[in-house]
Amino acid sequence: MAHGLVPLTEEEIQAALRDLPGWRREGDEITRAFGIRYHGGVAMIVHVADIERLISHHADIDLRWGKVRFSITTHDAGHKLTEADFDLARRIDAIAQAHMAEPIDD
Ligand SMILES: C[C@H](O)[C@H](O)[C@H]1CNC2=NC(N)=NC(=O)C2=N1
Repeated sequence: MAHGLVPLTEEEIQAALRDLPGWRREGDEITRAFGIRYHGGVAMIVHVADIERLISHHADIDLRWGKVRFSITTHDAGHKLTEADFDLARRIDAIAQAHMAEPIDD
């Protein structure tokens, strides 16, 4: 099993979340929403999708009027959280910043 696909322990998950303010845990997923205008959200999603293709890891993406939500888990690890999920979350944060998406508590 590749390193990124090993389920993290509870302690590892808590430590990773402490380093990723804005992301919250929902069961075996991590999730974060950003405020962004609809068409800007589309552009941001395309950028995220390009990176996802490069790293072979994909978020579930929910685009609404004025906001976009990313939810991440590792399907190949039985829908558990792995380092690959936190790696993608960090990349999404960087892309969100580049698109001037607003951190929102939602
Ligand atoms: C073969 C390919 O790399 C895998 O199916 C990848 C694709 N993207 C993925 N994305 C996510 N989030 N979890 C996975 O297990 C996963 N597996």
